[in-house]
Amino acid sequence: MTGHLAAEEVTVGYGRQVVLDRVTLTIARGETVGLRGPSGSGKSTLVRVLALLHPLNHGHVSIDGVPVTGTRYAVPAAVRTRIAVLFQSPRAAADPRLNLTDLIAEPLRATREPERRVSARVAELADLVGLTPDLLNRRPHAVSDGQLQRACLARSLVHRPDYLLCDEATAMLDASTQAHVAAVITGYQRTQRAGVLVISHDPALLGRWADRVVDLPTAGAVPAGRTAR
Ligand SMILES: Nc1ncnc2c1ncn2[C@@H]1O[C@H](COP(=O)(O)OP(=O)(O)OP(=O)(O)O)[C@@H](O)[C@H]1O
Repeated sequence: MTGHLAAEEVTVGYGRQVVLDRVTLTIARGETVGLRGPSGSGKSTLVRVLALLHPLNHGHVSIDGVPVTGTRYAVPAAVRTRIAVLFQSPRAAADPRLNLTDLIAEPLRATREPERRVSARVAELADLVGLTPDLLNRRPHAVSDGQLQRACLARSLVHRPDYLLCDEATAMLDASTQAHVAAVITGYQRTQRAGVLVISHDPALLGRWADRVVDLPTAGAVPAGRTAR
């Protein structure tokens, strides 16, 4: 099958605690998959696995049917930049030393994009997420959580990822910022035909946003290998 990101029979633990037990999850290009489960069931861990940030005890992650070897910088940039993550807390995710321009630009500079293209892409994305030039010159401590999450959203889109993983990304936003962030993601998804994973504890949000919803039970609560959807 082409055009999908998948965790296949993935087992992950922290020390002796098994968090994911032979979990399979597939996100096709163009679809929005909702992921829900009790607190501590491993949703964020699964996001880190899919984003190639977390090592596995068993199983593998594949893109377009091709297994990916390794995590983080061991994965070629052309592969790892196809997947982006938007986390719940922009304060935890953002480097407090960078102004918003540099925060958005950093992943492009890391892949040695010419500075002219970096500036153009930052301007384009700032406009898309609704950040004005005066905000772009400020560092995280001088903007609101909502403004910082908009910058994190822009950063997550700089490489035009094929897959965007949203880990409770709108949970701490007010209703209007939440709606705007969701609209930007949905618009991006349509133009890029991106696959989107949305983690949320909010059934109404999942009902509105997701094409299908997958339950992630606590490891050990179901027979191994039965969490595939
Ligand atoms: N770095 C870590 N070291 C040790 N244990 C961890 C670590 N990260 C997560 N865990 C544990 O792994 C389990 C799954 O955590 P995870 O954050 O993936 O769950 P979650 O479903 O996203 O939870 P929530 O809905 O509360 O955000 C929890 O029991 C948690 O305490």
